[in-house]
Parts: sequence; C-alpha cells; structure tokens
Amino acid sequence: MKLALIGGGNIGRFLLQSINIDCLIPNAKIIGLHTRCQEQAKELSREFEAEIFEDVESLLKSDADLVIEAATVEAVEEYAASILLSGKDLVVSSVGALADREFYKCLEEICILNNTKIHLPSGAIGGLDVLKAAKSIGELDSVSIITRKPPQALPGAPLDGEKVLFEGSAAEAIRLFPKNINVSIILSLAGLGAENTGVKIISDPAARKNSHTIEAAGSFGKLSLQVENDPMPNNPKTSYLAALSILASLKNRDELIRVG
Ligand SMILES: NC(=O)C1=CN([C@@H]2O[C@H](COP(=O)(O)OP(=O)(O)OC[C@H]3O[C@@H](n4cnc5c(N)ncnc54)[C@H](OP(=O)(O)O)[C@@H]3O)[C@@H](O)[C@H]2O)C=CC1
Ligand SMILES: O=C([O-])CC(=O)C(=O)O
Repeated sequence: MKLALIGGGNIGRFLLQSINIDCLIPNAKIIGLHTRCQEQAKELSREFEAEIFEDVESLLKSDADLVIEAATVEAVEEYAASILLSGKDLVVSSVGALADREFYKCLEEICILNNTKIHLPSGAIGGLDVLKAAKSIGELDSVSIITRKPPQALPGAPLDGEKVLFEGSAAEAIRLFPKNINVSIILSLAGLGAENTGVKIISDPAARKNSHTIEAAGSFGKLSLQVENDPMPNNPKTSYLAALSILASLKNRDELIRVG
C-alpha cells in the first residue's frame, strides 16, 4: 500500500517512524509528504525517505493509493474533496471538519461517484462500537463527553486552578476548540450528531493525562467509559492513543476478519 501524508507534526512524524522505519503495517510505505514548513519537510524527507510535495495538487499526481491527513480541520476542509476526486482514499485525523453536515454530505457524494472511501479513526477515545450498535435498531437517548486536560494542552486556560472552559454541544465545541476536541465529533458521528452531543472541557493543573469520560444511555442500557491518555511527547495537546488509532485504522483496512 502506497501512502501519502499531509502534516509533518506530532502525528505525522509518529506515522513516518512507525510505518517507514518500524514497518508496523505490512507492505505499506509513506512515499510522499506535504507539510506547511519547508524546513520540516526537508528534515522528514531525509530521515524517513519520503518525497516532498510542495503542494497537495502535485501530491495527488503521485501513485499513492491513500492520503493520511494529520494537519488541521482547515486542511481537511481545503483538500478532502480534491483527494477523493483524484481517486485516492482518505484517512482523517482532524475529524472535526466533518461536524458540518453539508460538508459531510458533499464528501459522501464524491465517494459514491469516485468509488473512494474516508476512514475516520476512533482517535483519542473508545466506545464508538457501543454507540453504533445501540442506535442500529434501538434508541440512543443521550451521549456526552467530559474532557480533562492540563492547561498547557488547552488554549486560554489559566495555570492556577481548575476551570470549566466550555460546556455545550459538540458542534459549538469544535468551532471554539478545533485543535482540542475532535474526539467529540467522532463520538457524535457514531451517536446522535454534533448538536445533540454534550461536551464539557475542563482545564486541570493537577492532570497528568488527557482524560475523556464518555456517558451514553438508550434502549441498550448505559455506557460509562473513561480513557486516561498519555500525551504525545512533542505535543501535549494530542494523546498517544490518537496516533495509535490511525495505525489501527490502516491495519483494519486490509483485514479479512474484522473485529467490531
Ligand atoms: N481525532 C482525534 O481524536 C484527535 C485529532 N487530533 C488532530 O489531529 C491533527 C494533527 O495532530 P498533531 O500532529 O498532534 O498536530 P501538530 O500541530 O503537531 O502537527 C500538525 C502539522 O500539520 C501542518 N499543517 C497545518 N496546516 C497545514 C496545511 N494546510 N497543509 C499542510 N500541513 C499543514 C503543521 O505545520 P505548521 O507546523 O507549519 O503549523 C504541522 O506540521 C490536528 O488537527 C489535531 O487536532 C489530535 C488528537 C486527537
Ligand atoms: O488527543 C486528545 O486527547 C484529544 C484531542 O486533542 C482532540 O480530540 O482534538
């Protein structure tokens, strides 16, 4: 499988190391990368033997089968349609972009017409299988997430004392915290939609982990799940599990016997 990467930050570097050096996905290689900073692109290209593409247009002319986005919500908004139109599948890290129903539907249409697929990894949380099963026939009544992170991982958080930075819907949360609460959008896509998913974001100076507590209830019963994530070493905003979930998504793609 030939892969291309957009974004050479925390998750991007992790994927380059895991796929190109540690060979964790059999028969896969990241052959090309595009990131905003040219210095960073050169360094990554040298270290991991991936070709640099100065823009996404030229990356789409490469023979990669699939593009991994590990950049920003804005990058997904800007490039997702052209990636799918070029016939390549797409793995999205910044799933917050799909909170916009119009955008979601537009990408879905493009997938149908071009026989392409979008993979949305579970990111820094779990429990999506429960929500999907719960709503398949039965009723899902409520879904919520409480995210607790150290202040260094959240914009505008005070360093001295716990503070609720946000309380409201996932739709509003991702508008205000596009780099911090993608988890609420993957949760809402598996469950009740972004307007109907409750979100609370707490900044906690005592926190050493990025924790996400998910509660759901419906005709299946109740779900209560807490993930206590270690942050990535170079970017405390992002949990290690989010990067791992992209590898898992790539592995699932080729599995003949799928779990979940
Ligand atoms: N689904 C989930 O559960 C999670 C999702 N995420 C999301 O995943 C994404 C990647 O995370 P992470 O690697 O930690 O972030 P980083 O900030 O470490 O890296 C992002 C990289 O993308 C580059 N970039 C930004 N915009 C563009 C663009 N338009 N075109 C090309 N490159 C671009 C940045 O360049 P520069 O340095 O110049 O800005 C940087 O190299 C983020 O959107 C993050 O919010 C993170 C955690 C969990
Ligand atoms: O990594 C995390 O814990 C969550 C995160 O940043 C996001 O959802 O955007």
